[in-house]
Amino acid sequence: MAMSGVVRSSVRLRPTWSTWTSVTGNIPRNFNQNRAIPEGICGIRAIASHSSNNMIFRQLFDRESCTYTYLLADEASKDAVLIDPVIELAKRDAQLVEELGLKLKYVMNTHVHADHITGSGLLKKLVPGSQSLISVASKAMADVKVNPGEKVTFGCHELEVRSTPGHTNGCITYVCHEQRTAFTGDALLIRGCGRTDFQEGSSEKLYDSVHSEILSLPDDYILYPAHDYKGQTATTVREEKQYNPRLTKTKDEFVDIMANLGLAYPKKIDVSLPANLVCGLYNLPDDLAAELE
Ligand SMILES: N[C@@H](CCC(=O)N[C@@H](CSS)C(=O)NCC(=O)O)C(=O)O
Repeated sequence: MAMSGVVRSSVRLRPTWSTWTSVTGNIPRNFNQNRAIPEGICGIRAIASHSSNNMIFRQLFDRESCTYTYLLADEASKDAVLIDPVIELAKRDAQLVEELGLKLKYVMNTHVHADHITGSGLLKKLVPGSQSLISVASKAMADVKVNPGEKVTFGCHELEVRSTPGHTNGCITYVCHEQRTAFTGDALLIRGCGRTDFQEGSSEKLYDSVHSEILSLPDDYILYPAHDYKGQTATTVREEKQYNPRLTKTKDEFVDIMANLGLAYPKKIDVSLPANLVCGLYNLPDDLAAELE
């Protein structure tokens, strides 16, 4: 289904620094106009909350599942998107959207999560007019389903959809070229990556897709994952190419590492998968449903 905020064609005018500054005459402080930012001079630009190039950005955290949710909004039009919301924190997210005076357009997921129920379904109820969005390849139900190469737009901003399968078949990464950032879901984690032992996981596919679709981005792009279990918030392409203990290995070594992770299954996998196949609207456990009332 073609929606107004999803650009199906790859031919589209994209705001650039020169077009933006010629309109506003305003360069945000600490934002580098040069395309590449040398490490050690400017350092990492990653921050949990900022407003830059007319974009509002918040990194939100769920302590229980260690999930990051991202709020991105266009300062001028107030159009906003939420990436990977968590059901238990949907009210927090809806309240923030309201307090900032935003118009929530999409509640989007990078994939069908196995460890928590997405907040998409509840947010659709809490913020009327918002629509759920996920990849076609996820085989999940949603208002809007996107394919690789398509663009999700909000205000003057856009996110390019890239296919990054391996953790699940339908995993996608959202790339915001104008901010030089990417939201990698569980495909790439900081100094790690998503597990590949269920949900059509494939270590070979993950290795190939992360290298071709994420680590091929320019070195200074900031990568925001869907989880971190050690308290880190963001990384860069450059760092992961240098320090990722799994993805810097050969493909054979990577496959071997992934086959021997020895991780326990996520505690909520049995409730999360069926619920997330309908973007969080199905079979909520009774106690959770009561709690959310
Ligand atoms: N203990 C947690 C689940 C932890 C886990 O398996 N995380 C996943 C992403 S959520 S499906 C993963 O891919 N981890 C990779 C890794 O190296 O940690 C729970 O019970 O929910």
